[in-house]
Amino acid sequence: MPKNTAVGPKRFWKSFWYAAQGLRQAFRTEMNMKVHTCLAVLVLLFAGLLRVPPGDWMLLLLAITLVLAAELINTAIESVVDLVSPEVHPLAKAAKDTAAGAVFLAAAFAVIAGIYVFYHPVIDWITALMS
Ligand SMILES: Nc1ncnc2c1ncn2[C@@H]1O[C@H](COP(=O)(O)OP(=O)(O)OP(=O)(O)O)[C@@H](O)[C@H]1O
Repeated sequence: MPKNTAVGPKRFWKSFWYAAQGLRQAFRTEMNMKVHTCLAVLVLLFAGLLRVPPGDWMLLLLAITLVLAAELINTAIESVVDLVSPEVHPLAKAAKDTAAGAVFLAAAFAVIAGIYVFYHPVIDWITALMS
């Protein structure tokens, strides 16, 4: 596999290309990335339907970005651990479990942000349906 041997601006743009390859690889191989991306699309569609305010859109985008970024870092750490320690090792376990903990924290924040953003719009929507 070639390294980024380009120099100057070409090197800069090539690093974007490698980042895009990383996103594509994670999306193709990681079931959690597919699940999180589908959930993110659903949340954004729902936010559009319920016409949530602009500030709340930013909160949703922040939560989605945090979860996907944590998932990508978790995937990267899993790959490195599998490369350097294919055998069972307490440090390999600690690295993988800690990385998974980061995803859990980000997902917990996303759930809280979702409740904060959607609570009143959903109550209003149900009230309007019943009246
Ligand atoms: N080399 C290892 N040594 C010790 N424990 C490990 C090792 N590899 C995995 N584990 C333990 O098994 C758990 C699951 O690891 P695994 O590699 O299957 O990741 P995963 O959480 O299933 O991720 P994914 O399904 O996204 O690949 C880890 O969180 C860790 O507790």
